[in-house]
Amino acid sequence: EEIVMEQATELAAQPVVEVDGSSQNRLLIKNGKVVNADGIEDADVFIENGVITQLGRNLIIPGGTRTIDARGRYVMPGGIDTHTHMELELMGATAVDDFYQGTKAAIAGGTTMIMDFVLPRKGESLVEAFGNWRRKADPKVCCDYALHVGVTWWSDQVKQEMTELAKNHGVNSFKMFMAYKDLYMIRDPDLYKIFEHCKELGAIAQVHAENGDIIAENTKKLLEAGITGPEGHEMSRPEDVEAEATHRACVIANQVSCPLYVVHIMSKMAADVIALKRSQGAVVYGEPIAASLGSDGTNYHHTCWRHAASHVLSPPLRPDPETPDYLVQMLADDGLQVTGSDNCTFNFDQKKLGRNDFSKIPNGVNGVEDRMSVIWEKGVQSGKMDPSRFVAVTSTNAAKIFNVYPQKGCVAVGSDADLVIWNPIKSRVISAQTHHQAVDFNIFEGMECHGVPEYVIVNGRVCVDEEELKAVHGFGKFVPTPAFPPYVYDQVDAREKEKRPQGVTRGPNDEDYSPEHMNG
Ligand SMILES: C[C@@H](CNC(N)=O)C(=O)O
Ligand SMILES: [Zn+2]
Ligand SMILES: [Zn+2]
Repeated sequence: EEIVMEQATELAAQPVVEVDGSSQNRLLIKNGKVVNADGIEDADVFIENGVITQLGRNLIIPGGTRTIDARGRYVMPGGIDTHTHMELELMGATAVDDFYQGTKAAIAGGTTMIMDFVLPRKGESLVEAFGNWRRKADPKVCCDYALHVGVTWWSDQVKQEMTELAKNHGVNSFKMFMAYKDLYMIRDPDLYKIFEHCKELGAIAQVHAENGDIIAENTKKLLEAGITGPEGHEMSRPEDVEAEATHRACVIANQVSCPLYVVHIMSKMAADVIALKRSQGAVVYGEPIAASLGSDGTNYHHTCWRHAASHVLSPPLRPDPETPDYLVQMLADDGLQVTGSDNCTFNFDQKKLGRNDFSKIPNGVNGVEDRMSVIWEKGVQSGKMDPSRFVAVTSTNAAKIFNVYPQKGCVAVGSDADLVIWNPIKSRVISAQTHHQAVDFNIFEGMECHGVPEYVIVNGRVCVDEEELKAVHGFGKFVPTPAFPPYVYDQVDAREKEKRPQGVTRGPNDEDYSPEHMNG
């Protein structure tokens, strides 16, 4: 009798054991504060087979479940980096962070999805380029990813291929460059037609907003004047060259009711344009990046050539040191909505291609690993935004705009188990000596950031475990982004109805002028 009782007591202490006893990679995250864009709640999260299947208290937990105690931590949706360029071939160099190491570093920093860019050469098939990017990324990515496609030239073929990509390949965003003359640049008449087509496809039009003609002329003059250092890069494209193109893109997109997403907002002036247009009812989104939120253009005046050149990207960082805080405040107040990193990294030996001519320095900086910590430090730690707004701008808004919500971008039953367990009081010092990126320089070197990802869960797999990185090569997959995101196109449709042009109806026997206007 005694033995039976003992067994019974023992069994009672055990949670119910599955018939087969195997743990279907079950995970329970207990005692955390779950943060979504719409609020914070004390809740436990239960994950099974890569999906969140229970959320709340007193959950029924089957046997074989691993439990993580998230007491004192936030449990947030994994970050979505809307803007990366892994292993991009640009200006004679190939970005050193490839789809493996780049996504490994993303996970290390709390990001669980990236959105990269297919950038066809002028004249190249967009669909073929898309296939090439898929072949590069699919075998390597450690987390899920999506793809934007660059429209670097315009023709009936390009128009038809955009349609094919939107309808058959899960692409709902196209990026047009108003700069990079001769490489990627698209001019206004074609921009108008491309925006029109994006609207027909239910896609998001993205722009790199700088005036490429002004940049070309300024670059010539600066080099002739003997200014060849990295400081010349920013001088060739001051912030009103970015703001002008930002405004022009908003005007053209608005004329054809096309939703617009301006990537890498780098300046106060460009941010102000976005906020103004939004206040006038335009469907436009602004995306500052880790670099513009956490660094500035005073670095171009560093006497060390390598330091200055390592900060070269386009649009450039701005010399006004108040720019980062200004952009963070705009992000907090919904003047700006989404954040990416524009991670496009080149080592010193590659940056040296522009040693005697700043216009030949491969453009791009790091950010994919540090984006979340930089925004937590500059945004939440500084008191400008609360954790829910942090989640909105690092994950949820991107998921809604690109139509992968609620699969991504929230902690909810049925959502993918892409989560980060975030220690808000712990801090870390950013350094190229310790980062997981391939690049040999970090533009945030020495920056202390509060907010450390202690666990990062990627589709249910613990890929950062008590701060130890355990990313898995090829574990990620391509995520289609479907056309006509309701979050965007419900507003587009409402705006279009409201501003539909109405002609004037005159009498059947219209006169050239009415009697009271006899005198013309
Ligand atoms: C080419 C690509 C990355 N490089 C950069 N932003 O300087 C971009 O313009 O977004
Ligand atoms: Zn760009
Ligand atoms: Zn970019």
